[in-house]
Amino acid sequence: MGGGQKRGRTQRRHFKQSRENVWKLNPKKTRPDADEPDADAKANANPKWEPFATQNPGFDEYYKEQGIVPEDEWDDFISLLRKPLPAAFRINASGQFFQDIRSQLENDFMKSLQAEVTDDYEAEAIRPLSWYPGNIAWHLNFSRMQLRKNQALERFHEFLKQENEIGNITRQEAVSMVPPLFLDVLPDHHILDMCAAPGSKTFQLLEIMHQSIGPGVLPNGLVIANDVDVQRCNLLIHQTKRMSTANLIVTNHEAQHFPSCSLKKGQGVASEGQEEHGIHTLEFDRVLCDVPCSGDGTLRKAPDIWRKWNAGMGNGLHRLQVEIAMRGLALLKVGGRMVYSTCSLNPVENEAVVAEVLRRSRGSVELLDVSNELPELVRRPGLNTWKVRDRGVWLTSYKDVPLYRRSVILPSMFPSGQSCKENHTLCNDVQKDVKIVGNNLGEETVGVVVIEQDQTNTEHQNSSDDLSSNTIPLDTVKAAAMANEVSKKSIPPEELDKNSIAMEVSGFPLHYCMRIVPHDQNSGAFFIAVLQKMAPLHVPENHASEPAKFSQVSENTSENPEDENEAEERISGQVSIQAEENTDTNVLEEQLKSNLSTKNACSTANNKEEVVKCDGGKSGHMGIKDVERKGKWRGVDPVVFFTDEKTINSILSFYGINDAFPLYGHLVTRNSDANHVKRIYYISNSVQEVLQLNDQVGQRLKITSLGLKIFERQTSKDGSTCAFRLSSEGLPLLLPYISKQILFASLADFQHLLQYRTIKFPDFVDSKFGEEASDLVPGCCVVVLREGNRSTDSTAVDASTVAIVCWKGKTNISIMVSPLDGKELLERLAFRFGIKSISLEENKKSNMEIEGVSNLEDVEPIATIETDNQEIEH
Ligand SMILES: C[S@@+](CC[C@H](N)C(=O)[O-])C[C@H]1O[C@@H](n2cnc3c(N)ncnc32)[C@H](O)[C@@H]1O
Repeated sequence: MGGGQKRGRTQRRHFKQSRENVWKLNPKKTRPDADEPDADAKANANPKWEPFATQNPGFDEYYKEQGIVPEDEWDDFISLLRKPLPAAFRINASGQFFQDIRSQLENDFMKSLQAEVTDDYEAEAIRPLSWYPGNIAWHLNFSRMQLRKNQALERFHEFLKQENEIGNITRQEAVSMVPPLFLDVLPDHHILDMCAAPGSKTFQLLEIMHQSIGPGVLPNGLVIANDVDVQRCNLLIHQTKRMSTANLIVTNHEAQHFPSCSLKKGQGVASEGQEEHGIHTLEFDRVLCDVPCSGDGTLRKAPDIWRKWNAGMGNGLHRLQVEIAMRGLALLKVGGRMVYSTCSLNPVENEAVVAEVLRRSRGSVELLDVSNELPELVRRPGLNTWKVRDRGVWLTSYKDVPLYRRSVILPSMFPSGQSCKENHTLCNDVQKDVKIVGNNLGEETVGVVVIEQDQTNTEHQNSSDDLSSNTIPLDTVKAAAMANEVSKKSIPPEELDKNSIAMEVSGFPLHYCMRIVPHDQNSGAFFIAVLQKMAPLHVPENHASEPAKFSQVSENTSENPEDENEAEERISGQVSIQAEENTDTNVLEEQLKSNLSTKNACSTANNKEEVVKCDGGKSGHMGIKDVERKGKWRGVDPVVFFTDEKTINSILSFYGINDAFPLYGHLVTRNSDANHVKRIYYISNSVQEVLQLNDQVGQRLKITSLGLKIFERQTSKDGSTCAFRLSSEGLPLLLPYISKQILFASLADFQHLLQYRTIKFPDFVDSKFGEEASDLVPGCCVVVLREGNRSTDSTAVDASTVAIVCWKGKTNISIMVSPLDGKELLERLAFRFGIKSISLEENKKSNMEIEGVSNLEDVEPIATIETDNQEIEH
């Protein structure tokens, strides 16, 4: 069994505004030209709401000019962009019911839904995405709106909602699943997901990582999922909770300033005589750089973008995108892979960013040709030439940028990436030839395609008012399309259109980038570039010292912690972060490489939290000296290793957990007072090592969540000798190692338990089971489904093993599973064993009524659930 088996539900407090609703309402007028300076005022002038007009002349003009698709494909491209996006989802391949769900789709839904197909675009109701390995990802020929409104689709819609909430499937736009696939993830990789919320790709990365690992075994790798926005971090935490993984850390930093954690030689704080072990520098084998973008590739899903769109959106994000990508490359190991992606069509956010990072990396980074990977995925090569549009004016080169706009429109936005100072020729001479010069070693190859022979020199340093003189009214679709072919095959100047203009052409092999356009496979649009770090980065003086001008400020809230005793809840729950005093801004690449000593870091900390001792586990295990550690990040409680021997030993002996499952050094909380710890979380070796390093460098990482909830404090009148019960999330991990408090039930008794939730000992079908149940020590227990001739040896657990956490009271066994999870599990069993699905009895008993037990949060209904997950898709 892998991740994704937790029988729990997900809360959705954010993004309640359904994306699809925006198909219904729209200001009456769309912008005549959305990137005109007063376009906003015009668009908002009519407050009357009516159906969205899915058009924007500025959008059409922009992308026609860029030659984003060949001229003869424009109509197909634009008409599909105006249609709602078909839904898509992915089965969690590390989930317990993966095979069953895939088989249900192939053998049941594929056939039963066929009658409902009304769209003539595609013949099949649902189909596996051919480019996603193993029939794991599925495309529906229905939009989310149809799924909700069409009665005949109700059963399927219910299935999607339920399985999504449990974590057995994830609803995600098809093209958004592409970037993680190009990361080539292995279970032992350390992965950084730089802009991770709401977490669709983080979840996918974890799925891939867990997929090949057996039950009770954790991958050696980990994912650090970071996002600057604390609210979106919370959403990510809830989203990834469905994965039930011990290999995830969630952090809250500006990605462009993601901290370095590095120990200088001899800086480790191991006790005397102890060997230092673990990692000394936080570097990553894989980095996913799915940056904030203008998002026009999601127009089919979010048609409100039609109204908002303007060319300035992409221009405004370019600098931040470059900064984030450069930081990702700095944190990447030599030999490692980074995927840069956006859900935008815009070359200024895409090719221009890739070209700039290649330029800055000066040969240390290579853009990979991945045309052999995912061959079934239809994609277009990246562009080699493009233009910049600023305030209604087309600019083909930085020389065209008026002085007063040069703080906004940057040289790197243009194909040459050069300022006038850097390239005198480009700024002063009209090129009369096609020139493609350069080499393959990261030195940029700059080309200028002459497309207008008699265009005169223009120096615009003093002509900022005369914007119109820079406007180039040309047959540019043709020009751009031709220029985009230049670096692949040389075009003789005489073949170029006489009416064309001088266009810069990037010499980087940007055609290795990939652009997915909607009309190729009835999808959204996406841009992906795969980069490999070949050598350590040389950070040029001027870049290293360049102040970070564009920093998105974290939207930290100023909530007070609700209840100090509940503090540890935030380890994997809602995070409330107060305005920071210790921001990590302005930490430049070079500075980031230097280390803060633990002492220094702590002395700068905002020391409101209690001082806790952190020896990283049982003395001698972790190699950390007693380090007095104070919470550095205001509003975020420090992660504390749970080392209370008395409690750990009582857990070990109560459940008969065998030595092969290490607890010491793997249990963490967010409460330094062991007597008040309510929840204990399990962390993998890889997470433990990062945590240890983070302690040693003075908690540079602002960790908002980590680990897998494994034990929860309980209060019971039954005289249970163990203060902690098992959590449903942690059960799959622990199950192979438990030898006590475990029962094996027949299918009938297991079903009855799920159906009635509480059964008295004499009422079990199998009387022997009833007797064994009554013989258990009062308190938490596990009931495993005994399938066929399966042995009742507790170590014989495999991926198909079904088990639930229960409570043994004085007279009965009660399940500690939420009603939703119970219902879903009953349906899974019905499908697996080919038996009739049982409808759940109304269970009026509240969780608190379970005999003699309190604090059973797992089974408490959560009031604010939004069952449809579509709003968090990316
Ligand atoms: C395109 S979305 C990421 C989608 C995500 N990768 C997924 O698949 O679910 C971009 C994210 O970047 C975050 N973001 C914006 N600026 C950021 C910054 N400077 N550092 C880190 N994250 C940032 C936003 O909060 C947003 O969640």
